Amino acid sequence: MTALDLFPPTRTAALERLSAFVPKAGRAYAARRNYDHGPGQHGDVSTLSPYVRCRLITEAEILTAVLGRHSEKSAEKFIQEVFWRTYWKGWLERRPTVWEAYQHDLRQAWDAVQSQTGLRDRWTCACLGNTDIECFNNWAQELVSMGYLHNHARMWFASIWVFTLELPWQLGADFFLRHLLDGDPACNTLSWRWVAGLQTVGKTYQARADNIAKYTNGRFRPRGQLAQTAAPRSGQPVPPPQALRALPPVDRGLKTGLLLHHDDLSPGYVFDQAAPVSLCHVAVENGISPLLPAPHVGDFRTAATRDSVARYQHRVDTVTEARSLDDILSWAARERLGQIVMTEPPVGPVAAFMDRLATHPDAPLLRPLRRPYDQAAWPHATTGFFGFRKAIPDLIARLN
Ligand SMILES: Cc1cc2nc3c(=O)[nH]c(=O)nc-3n(C[C@H](O)[C@H](O)[C@H](O)COP(=O)(O)OP(=O)(O)OC[C@H]3O[C@@H](n4cnc5c(N)ncnc54)[C@H](O)[C@@H]3O)c2cc1C
Repeated sequence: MTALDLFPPTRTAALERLSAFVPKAGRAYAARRNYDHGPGQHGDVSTLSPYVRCRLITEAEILTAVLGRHSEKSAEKFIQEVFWRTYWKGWLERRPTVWEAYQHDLRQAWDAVQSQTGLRDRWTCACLGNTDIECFNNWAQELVSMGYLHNHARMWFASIWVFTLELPWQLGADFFLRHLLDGDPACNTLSWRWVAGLQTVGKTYQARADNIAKYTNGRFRPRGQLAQTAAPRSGQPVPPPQALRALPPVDRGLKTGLLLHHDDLSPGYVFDQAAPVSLCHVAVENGISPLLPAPHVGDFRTAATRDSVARYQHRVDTVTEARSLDDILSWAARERLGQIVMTEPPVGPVAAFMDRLATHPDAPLLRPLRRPYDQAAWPHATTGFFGFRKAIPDLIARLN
């Protein structure tokens, strides 16, 4: 069984998974969601994250389907988890320097791996799942082969990485981002920061042997193997939130192309605001790591993008594939485009790539469009999730 067998990269697969999960999204999810039954056995959670990560299916679609079957009260826990994703995305959008600092620190940690033999050996053993801790080794191997880990396993794994193996958290976040099919700059970086005690300042997440034994149904019992303390790691203080980027309006008089990228593969709302005549889909190959991502990550994104192109190509006259900035500029020149529209890429490698495109002297106007769901939610990501949570009823009311 491969990662792509487990997560077929199509919208149809996502919709089937959603409808199979909806009956379980109420009280059953609240009661069972913390159990990690092992590779390929994650039936108590939705396993929708690879699909919502690239928006083959959207948060609004998931919430609407769940609320069609359950009350807000009985599905409260699941709804909150979906909004955790929204919250992390908005939080980082309003503090982009946290992503920049992570990338800077990661490069430094990677330099240290290359120059310090002891660190390199410990990092290699952790990534290969070759430590003395059986549960940790199993999760490392599941991640590498399946591109997915249960949320509780991610928490335990990150905690052991930081506090027991005493490896820099940035290297662990990088290991996740290179292998997770749902690898996401906001959810991943901020979750690792949370485990390490940087996100909720001074509060760390400590993995405990009894908790692991209970929630893995006794598959693992790492008694005596885990760190007994978890002192917060040092790092950049949390910066104050800045205003969301103001996006200039689309000029409906200009010949328009749509640039499709893997941060949001459901560009239907863009067609409501602009009338693109040509579509170009671009693969932004890396930008997350000094190392290459696992092949299944690129394969999933490429296939998911093709799936999206197949759904939208009838709405434009021409379709082109791009692999580089130059390919995009050639497409824009060939099609004589006055403007390129796209779903707004959130903070991360795609946004960095688009910033380079926007400042190129030969590029036409670039017009990212913010999804109404993000526009409504992100202004609330000012401080903690507790404050954000108060906006959830209003955000749900706006779904239709
Ligand atoms: C160290 C660490 C790293 C993580 N890295 C990522 C990452 O790179 N990408 C990612 O999407 N999630 C990440 N998460 C969050 C979470 O583990 C996954 O979203 C979740 O396990 C996905 O599985 P699921 O779809 O079955 O979730 P479900 O339990 O079915 O939840 C439904 C949806 O809600 C969202 N969600 C659930 N839990 C969380 C959470 N804690 N934070 C944010 N969104 C959540 C996801 O979009 C998920 O698909 C990380 C968590 C930790 C502790």
